[in-house]
Amino acid sequence: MAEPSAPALSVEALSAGYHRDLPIVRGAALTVASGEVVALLGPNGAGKSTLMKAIAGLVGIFSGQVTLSGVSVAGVAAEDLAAAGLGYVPQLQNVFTGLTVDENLRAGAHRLRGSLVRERIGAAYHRFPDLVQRRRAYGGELSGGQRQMLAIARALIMHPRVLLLDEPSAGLSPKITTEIFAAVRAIAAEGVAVLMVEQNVKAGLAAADRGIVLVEGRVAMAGPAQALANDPDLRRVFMGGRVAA
Ligand SMILES: Nc1ncnc2c1ncn2[C@@H]1O[C@H](COP(=O)(O)OP(=O)(O)OP(=O)(O)O)[C@@H](O)[C@H]1O
Repeated sequence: MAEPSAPALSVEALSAGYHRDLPIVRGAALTVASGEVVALLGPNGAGKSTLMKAIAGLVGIFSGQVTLSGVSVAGVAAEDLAAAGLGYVPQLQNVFTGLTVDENLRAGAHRLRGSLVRERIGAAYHRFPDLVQRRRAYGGELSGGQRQMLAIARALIMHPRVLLLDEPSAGLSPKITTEIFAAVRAIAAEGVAVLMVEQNVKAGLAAADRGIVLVEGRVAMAGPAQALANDPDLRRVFMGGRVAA
């Protein structure tokens, strides 16, 4: 049973990776509350994407816990996590390039029936009006921004309580990044808990409520977004230094 007071997403002492003898995520812990945007930052290879994949059921969890509103989902298959309230937008291959925008959205709604399908797809176009005129375009024909919008819209069709976004601004212009982050803020304002990997530390923290810095699979720094952005230790952590305990 879901606990109303539990965070929407909680990760505790998580060890995860591609081989049991070589964990990439090594004791990571974090929470994301409903309505909150948390930026997951860290140097290249820190394990950010692997942590997201572990939460999304795509990478082996060796020990620790992942809960959604207090309910354990560690070990739940990726395809069952949407029904458990989790939406995941990977960095790559996040839309079907050979399907149209409309078909991509329908594919995201394949577990729904009847008027609910029309309703949710209508809501997706309402949220991202840029997609309306592209509804018959193939996923592979979209601009980077439109593609990211489609990927997010698809993930929202099942009304997730927790949304994982892996580098939603990758390869996008500052203008389109601003649009995507505005959409992310609007999604959180509707009560969704958002965990977002960002390469661009400054822009990522500007869009987030809190930030978490992962280094070598562990949380090295965490705090309110603005305080973290101004913390002189942040640069040092990114350059490979350690923060004094
Ligand atoms: N499929 C895989 N099989 C084995 N090792 C992998 C796989 N994917 C990633 N790794 C390794 O896991 C480590 C962490 O990678 P990950 O992509 O999670 O880091 P990241 O923090 O997201 O980095 P980046 O910012 O560069 O995307 C790296 O050493 C990487 O080589």
